Amino acid sequence: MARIGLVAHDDRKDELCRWAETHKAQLALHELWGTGTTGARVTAETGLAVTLLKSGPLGGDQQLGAMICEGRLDVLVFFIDPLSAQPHDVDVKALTRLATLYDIMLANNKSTADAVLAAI
Ligand SMILES: O=C(CO)COP(=O)(O)O
Repeated sequence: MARIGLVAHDDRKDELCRWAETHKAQLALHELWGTGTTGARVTAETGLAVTLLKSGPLGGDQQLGAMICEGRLDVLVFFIDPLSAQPHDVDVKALTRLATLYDIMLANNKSTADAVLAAI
């Protein structure tokens, strides 16, 4: 069982929910964590149980970062919007930086998320 973080920026939430629905049976075998809005949508649209953190811009990204550096997260699926500026860009960068630093699996798009899920 892996501990998986699920996060998506607003324009990519539909895509993440579709991805989660597609892989629902496999995701159900793992422990899921999500930033507030993303996690709530995944649960509402797929029925998967997701432990909710704060919304990303209100500290949820930093909570996931803390989990990573404490060794409490194995995989981060983070669908970043590459076409919009985020008010909390520093938090986004901090989260992806920690995922890289601590060498956890980091998927920023669907094809990588598919590959990660096939690997765990
Ligand atoms: O902003 C986010 C990630 O940077 C996601 O946060 P929400 O899931 O609360 O929208």
